[in-house]
Amino acid sequence: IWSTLWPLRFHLAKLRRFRTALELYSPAGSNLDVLILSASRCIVLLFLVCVAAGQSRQRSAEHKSLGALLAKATSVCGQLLLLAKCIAIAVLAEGNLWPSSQYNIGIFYMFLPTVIGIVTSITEYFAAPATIEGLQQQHVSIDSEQQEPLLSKPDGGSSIAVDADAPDTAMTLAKLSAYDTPLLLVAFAAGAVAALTAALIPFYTGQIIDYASIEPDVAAFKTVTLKLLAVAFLCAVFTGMRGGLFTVGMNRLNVRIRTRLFQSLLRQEIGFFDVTKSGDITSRLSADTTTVADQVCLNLNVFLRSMTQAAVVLYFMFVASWRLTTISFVLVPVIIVISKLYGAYYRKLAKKVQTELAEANSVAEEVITSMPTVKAHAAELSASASYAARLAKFFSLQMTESLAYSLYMTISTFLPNVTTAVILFYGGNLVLEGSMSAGSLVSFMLYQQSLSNAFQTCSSVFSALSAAVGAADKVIELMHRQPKIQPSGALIPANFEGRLQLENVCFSYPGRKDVQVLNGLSMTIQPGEVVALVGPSGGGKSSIVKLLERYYLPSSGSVLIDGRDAGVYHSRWLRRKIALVSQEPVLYARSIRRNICYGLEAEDGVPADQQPSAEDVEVAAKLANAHEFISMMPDGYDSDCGERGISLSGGQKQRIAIARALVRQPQVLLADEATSALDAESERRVQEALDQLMQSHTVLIIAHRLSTIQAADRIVVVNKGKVEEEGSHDDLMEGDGLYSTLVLTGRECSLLRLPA
Ligand SMILES: Nc1ncnc2c1ncn2[C@@H]1O[C@H](COP(=O)(O)OP(=O)(O)OP(=O)(O)O)[C@@H](O)[C@H]1O
Repeated sequence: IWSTLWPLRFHLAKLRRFRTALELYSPAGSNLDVLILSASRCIVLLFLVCVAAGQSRQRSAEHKSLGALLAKATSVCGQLLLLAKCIAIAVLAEGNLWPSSQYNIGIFYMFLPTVIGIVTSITEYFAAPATIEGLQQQHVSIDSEQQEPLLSKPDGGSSIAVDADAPDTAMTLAKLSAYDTPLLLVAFAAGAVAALTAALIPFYTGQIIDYASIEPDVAAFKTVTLKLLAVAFLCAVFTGMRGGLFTVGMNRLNVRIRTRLFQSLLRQEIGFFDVTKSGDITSRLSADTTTVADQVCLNLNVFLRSMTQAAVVLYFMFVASWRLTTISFVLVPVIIVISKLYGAYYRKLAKKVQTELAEANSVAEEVITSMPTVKAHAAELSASASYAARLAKFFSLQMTESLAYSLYMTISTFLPNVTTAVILFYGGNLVLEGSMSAGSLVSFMLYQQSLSNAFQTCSSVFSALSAAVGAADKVIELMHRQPKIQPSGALIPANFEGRLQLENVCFSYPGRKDVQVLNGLSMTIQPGEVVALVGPSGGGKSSIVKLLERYYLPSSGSVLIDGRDAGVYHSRWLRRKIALVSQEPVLYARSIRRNICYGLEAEDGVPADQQPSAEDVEVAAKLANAHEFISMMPDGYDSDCGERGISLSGGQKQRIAIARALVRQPQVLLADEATSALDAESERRVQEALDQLMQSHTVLIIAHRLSTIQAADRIVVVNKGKVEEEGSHDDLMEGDGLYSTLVLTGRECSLLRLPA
């Protein structure tokens, strides 16, 4: 706090010098020697201000919260200041309020932002202590006069597998934003008007000073003050309009990106989700999309605004005085060169600091992971010493880093102020010669400040914009990712028999390519047949069902439906013909009716005549043995299932899932028999439902209960990714193969249940 407030003393002294200099320009007190003396003192004081500011920056980086608030404070009071400025100048120039000296007006006027800034920051600090950190990290509001770069969220080391030929991010973003072209054009026009009106403010300010003090003219003074107020009002309105419209555009882009990304995710094959962490996907969908929309839009907005502002201000500066404008740019190349050199040096240093920290961490890790050895050999002291030695190196590098930063801040703050002093000196001479009015000089100084702000913002925003576009890469790549399995063919055959075939299928999961799950497996399920898949756990039974569902493609061999490759069929149609009942059904937080009709609603693009009626839902529920318990619920079919079906028991969920499959009126059912967490009564009811299905459908069931297995027409024993044996229960029991062993021992395969 001290180092933030301390420079203000110098700031005050600087302003006093400035005032002295101004007084000397007045016709009564012209004295070149005193002017030069005053200007040189001013330079010395400026240097001290810069040193202090460098220190303060460094400190506020350590104490981020207050530093951030103080930094933000000046921006918050921008519009307020504008109004205060007009009123203060108007009142003071009339001589009604202390201080009455015309030059004190200038001081009051320049000191006001700092005072308001401090008051605002203190208020914010006490008003919202919890959000202080957030204030610094959060994106800045559209209207804020931000100076700090808006760095995009760093990528958290994603493991999302995307295609190598990535689309052009900037182009895609431009295309996605093109939908809002009219909106953005209006926003841009509003921004241009705001910049123009903002540029008129220093112009009128200069005129007010001239009419109030140098060439007193009360009528003109009042008129110009009114003009200033009008311009300030217009500037505020158009700034608000620009900010509002850009925010709307930003939000629309955000929604558009999220929707496209989500649609792309829905197109992806299941294998993609096997190899991608769900945390990565959700972070793409939430944090990254917001980064893209917010950062890109916000930075683009601020960049365009600053460019317009710079262009307009530059024009006004040239009109005011081309000589002074040229002088303003004399030191620019020096500043650029220093920034570049420092940037390169700082990056190198930062890398070294990181490496040294990593070394220190590895020493600590080594000790922590081998604590018993350290203790056993009483090596605590040497362990502590080696860690301390690493930290000492790290600290000394950090000290160099701090010094370099401090020096850079000092120079980079000092140089612009030298420019100010030079302009003041040269401009003062012009005023003394009578070729420029004092008011015009003040106007020019304000323009110069505004221009340097615009340039500073432009440069920081430009680098942030590149970083944001970089962050967008990942989102755009994922948005354009081509699924490895094409979701749908086009074929809807007139006749569908429901013959399922796997021919010499080899298969391994994308997440574990080295493990061959199916090894040249072949089997056929004839229409109307009930086939039970049995075998030891991990043998590959579920994988067969997943291949038939086309969640994955086989590495070799083919999966055929009615003699054709499963991929040629229209997927929506096929999912109605071949329905799936999984072992652990997933229900959604919606009514039971909607859960049963899942995927068959109007939102799913199903024509009205193909959507299940209330009667169809009831019939399916009855077949699934679910109607009874549903009817007993307070809201019947409209009862809510709760998040992931939390308000229902395992058996009830299972039966709803069976109803969900049956409402599609499928010809083939792929079922994974429920084995876990069902009480005897639930199990019996689920079993009854399955038995009923097996009488009227082609069924491939992964069976665990002997009763189900015995009810099947054929039993296929799958082991180690191959069909080990097949036949009826009696046939298989006659031999001494795996099946008979499993049944007789009931131990090797824990899931195969023996009859009571
Ligand atoms: N998504 C996956 N990614 C990688 N490996 C998998 C995946 N799913 C299953 N596996 C592996 O594939 C092998 C076969 O699994 P599968 O689920 O087909 O066996 P199963 O016979 O159905 O077993 P269970 O009777 O226990 O359900 C197992 O070794 C399993 O670990």
